[in-house]
Formats: sequence, structure tokens, C-alpha cells
Amino acid sequence: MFSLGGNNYGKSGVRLVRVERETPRHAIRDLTVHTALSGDLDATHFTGDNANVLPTDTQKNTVYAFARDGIGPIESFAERLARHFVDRAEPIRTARVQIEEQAWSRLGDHSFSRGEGGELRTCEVVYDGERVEAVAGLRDLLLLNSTDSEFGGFLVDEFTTLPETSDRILATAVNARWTYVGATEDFDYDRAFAAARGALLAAFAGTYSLSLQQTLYAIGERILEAIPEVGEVRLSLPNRHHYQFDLERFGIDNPGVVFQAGDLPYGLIEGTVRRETS
Ligand SMILES: O=c1[nH]c(=O)c2[nH]c(=O)[nH]c2[nH]1
Repeated sequence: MFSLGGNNYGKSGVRLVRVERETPRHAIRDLTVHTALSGDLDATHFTGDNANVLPTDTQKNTVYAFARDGIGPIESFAERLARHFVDRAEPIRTARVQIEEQAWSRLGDHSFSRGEGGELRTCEVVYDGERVEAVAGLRDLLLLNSTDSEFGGFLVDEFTTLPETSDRILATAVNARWTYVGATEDFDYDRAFAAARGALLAAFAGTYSLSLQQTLYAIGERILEAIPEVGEVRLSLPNRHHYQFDLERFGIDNPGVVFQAGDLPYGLIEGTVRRETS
């Protein structure tokens, strides 16, 4: 005997670019949208009866159709889509819409530039017919402190080779996600995002770090302090190691200026910082 466990289906990687051309000074929105629907979908799995299936192709088309009259904050766009799928298609009970937005820098009124693989603003909105859960965040934000970072006093055993250091480079590619609780209908997602990003940067730059774990907690705290509507912050911080290169072998000193940027393996420091609720 077998049974069908949790399942969802949708369109992944819907690439959407919208030109905001209300004035001669255009703007570009560059989104990648992922939809995932679940609900009364036993029949298609058991017998191939697709009567309850809103095709992933239709989900993709809906993304483009909804973009016609403007996108707004990605969290709001994701919520509009999620509500549409659940409220309009009776067998669909839950919709999850994830969006990544790539920023373009302005070169002129209608000219823009962007590097490949840069920082992304992200969101994930889930709607179950009653409640909307919104998670916002960012990914691949590269940060580096060239000093004010130590790592020492750690556990030592027979396999330890890592020397303690009182001055190292601390670098990471931030993946942060924060949950909004009790956000009202007129909640300003763009403002909240800017405040969270600003708090994150200030915490990274302003923390004298004894471990990346300590920096992680400081970042979480600062975001929670900055935005009362944020309930928790989840952080995933790869430790982008920079090894001070041994030049002594060549009779050359290295007073903390020449580093070998490491690749694999890397430390991965992850954690959640929560607001205490009474
Ligand atoms: O900030 C750090 N935390 C660790 O847990 C760790 N482990 C390690 O080898 N280097 C570092 N750095």
C-alpha cells in the first residue's frame, strides 16, 4: 500500500522584465517568478485526471498578464498572484509565490547596466485562502571587512591545525530572509526592505567580530530593532575564507596584505534570530 504525500506544482523561473515608461525617465524591473500550487490534486497523480489542474503554462501567463498594470513591491506582486490562484481556482488551496529581483543601475533616462550574478532581492509569499505569510530577503550580497575580525579560543583536539588569528579578513555572501508578522494592508515593503538592508550593512561593518556566528547574531538583532513588523531573521553566511599567503618562504614579509582567496570547502554559518514574544 502506498499513499501520496505532500505535493505542489508550478512554473519555475518565469523571467519577467517590465519597463516603467510613464515618464521619459524609464525604469526597469527584472524579476524571476516561481509559482507552486497545492490542493485537491489526488486525481491527477492517481489516474491522470487533470480536471483540477491549472496548467503551469497558465500560471506563467498569469504572471505576465498581472505585470501589465504594474508590479509594485515584489511582496505585493507575489501576494496578488497567490490570492488569484487560490481564490479563482476552487481545487487550489494553497499558493506559494517566490520572486527574485535583480537591480539595474541607471546609465541614463533609458539606459541601464547590471553585472551578471549580483545581489538579489527575494520574497516568498504563501496564501492558504485565509492567511498571507510574507518572507522577504536578499541573496548574494557580498560583504568584506579587511580587519576587525579575530578567530581564536576554539576547541582544540588532535586534528586541529588552524592557528588562532587576531586579525583576519571576514568576508561572506549574505543570504537573509526575514518574516513579516502583523503587516497591515498599507505596509510599505520597499521601505522595510531598505531599512533591513541598511541595518544588515551597518551591523556587518560596525561589529568587531570574534566569530562569524557573533556577526550573524548582530545582523539579526539590528534588523529586528529596525523593523517592528519583523518576527524573525534567518541568515545563511558562507565564510569566504581569505588565507594570509606565506611569503616568508621567499624571504618576504607579509604584514596582512597578501591573501589567497579560498573557494572550496567553505565554512557555512547559519542561524535564526527571533523576537521574544511575551
Ligand atoms: O567565524 C568563524 N567561525 C567558525 O566556526 C570557524 N571555523 C573555522 O575554521 N573558522 C571559523 N570562523
